[in-house]
Amino acid sequence: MSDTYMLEATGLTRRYGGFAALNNVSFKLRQGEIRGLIGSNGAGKSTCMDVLTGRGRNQQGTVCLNGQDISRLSERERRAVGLSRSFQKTNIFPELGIRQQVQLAARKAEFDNTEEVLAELSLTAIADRTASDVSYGDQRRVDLALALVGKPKLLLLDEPAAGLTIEESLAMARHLRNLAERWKLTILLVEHDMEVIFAICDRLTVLHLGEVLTEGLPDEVRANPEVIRAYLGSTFA
Ligand SMILES: Nc1ncnc2c1ncn2[C@@H]1O[C@H](COP(=O)(O)OP(=O)(O)OP(=O)(O)O)[C@@H](O)[C@H]1O
Repeated sequence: MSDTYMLEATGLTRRYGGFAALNNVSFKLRQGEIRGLIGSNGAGKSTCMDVLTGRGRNQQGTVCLNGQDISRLSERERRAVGLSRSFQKTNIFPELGIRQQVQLAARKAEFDNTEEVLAELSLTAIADRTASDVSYGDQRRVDLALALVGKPKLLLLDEPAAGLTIEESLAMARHLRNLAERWKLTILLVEHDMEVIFAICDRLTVLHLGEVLTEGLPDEVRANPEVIRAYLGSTFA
């Protein structure tokens, strides 16, 4: 990990009428860091990911990627400069071939490393099958492939382990950790599975009611009484 900040988010805010779904949220991610973004349902995690990627209207705040202010760029332009996102609900087209959709994502990212990504995620052997024809675990890896194509600098992951078994989730977590190191990726990870969060995150940011409740090392966060009260309960205390 170096001293460079790959992401500097300052004052991120999104209001719906008088309600602030996200209120003045700021954080910085060092290059190579895996940051967990956690918080209870409705805390503002998805809204935060939306604002970072430029999805939707009516947002305030500044987003800098590797020193470049990208706040005024469109979603597509942000993708092309290295900010990529995978979604909570699978983003894949069931009837399209796996290789075909990775190639389509490559076109959007304006950089084609389809075969490398397929190999990295052990998808080469099934790349000519349609997504509906492979297992759910394989589909989650296709989702990840779509986000990884183009070699992004910053990867935003929305619950990559959702619906997987504990073994599959932990295997996915190990794979991500390893991949982040080899590809020099910085990752912001939204995940409700605390096993996954504590297995791979360097630091955690906790959102509560649209604001940052606290930020720190995983062990500090899990021992923080406010976090236990607002989110973790006694399970991880
Ligand atoms: N389009 C919208 N209009 C009005 N309120 C919205 C809209 N989208 C989200 N919200 C509200 O903003 C708040 C934050 O929602 P958000 O989806 O970001 O939370 P979250 O932390 O991602 O939750 P979850 O863990 O359930 O996905 C919630 O109170 C939600 O109801």
